[in-house]
Amino acid sequence: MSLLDVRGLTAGYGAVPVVRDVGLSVERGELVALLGANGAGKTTTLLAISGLVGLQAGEITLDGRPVTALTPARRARAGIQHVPEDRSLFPSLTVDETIRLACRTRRAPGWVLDLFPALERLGGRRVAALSGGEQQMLALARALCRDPSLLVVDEMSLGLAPLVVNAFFPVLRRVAAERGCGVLIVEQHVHVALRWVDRVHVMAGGTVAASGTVEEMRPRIDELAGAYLGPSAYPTEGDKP
Ligand SMILES: Nc1ncnc2c1ncn2[C@@H]1O[C@H](COP(=O)(O)OP(=O)(O)OP(=O)(O)O)[C@@H](O)[C@H]1O
Repeated sequence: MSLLDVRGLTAGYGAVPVVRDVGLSVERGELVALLGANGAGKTTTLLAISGLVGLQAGEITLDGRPVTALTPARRARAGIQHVPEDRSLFPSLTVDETIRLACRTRRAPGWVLDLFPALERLGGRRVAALSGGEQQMLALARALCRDPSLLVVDEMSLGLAPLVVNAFFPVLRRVAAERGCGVLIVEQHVHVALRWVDRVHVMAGGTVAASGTVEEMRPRIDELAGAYLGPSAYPTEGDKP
């Protein structure tokens, strides 16, 4: 039984679905990337998994239990934590206040501080004064404070330098290995995903067009880029691993 099992997911913003018949899975302790060109339906799929976009059809189970009928808040309590593309932090709160609001304790759990030691140093700083990388760290830490079984992360790399991105992925790997957490992440840069994750699902035109392990997908990168991914499949000079 997979940690997350999504079958026949059809969802959208009005009567017309923008994702159709999506099937994907995430195992415990596994990092899975959702790839695809702009508009392929990646964000919509994540939002539907977290309950933030309504399902028109399909079934979502977490640890074998159906969550499809649960509200976003109840899905969060069931173990799904969502880090949205815009990070959804409150600019006027400090780092400590942000964590306190999420954790309902004075400090982040020790294991989260261990993953992100900078949280302590930045505790009194307002979100508005944080760099993009520090804000992403806070958004990830806030989600991890709830000790999720599934972490859903939309476009973690957006606007961040490759050096910063390459620092976050090992943290996600540790979360997966040490906490058994499954991670489903939307990543624009395919070569980055192929370096760090275990498995990928490629979306095109609102559905999953290809799935496989990194080992299976790496030799197919040219074919996938031509068919579904576009130029993001290829590293720019600064992004090269
Ligand atoms: N709030 C919305 N209302 C109506 N249509 C939307 C809304 N958000 C997204 N869409 C449409 O749904 C489709 C899928 O968008 P989605 O954001 O899921 O794709 P994506 O793969 O995440 O793209 P990107 O990489 O550009 O973020 C697009 O055609 C988009 O225009």
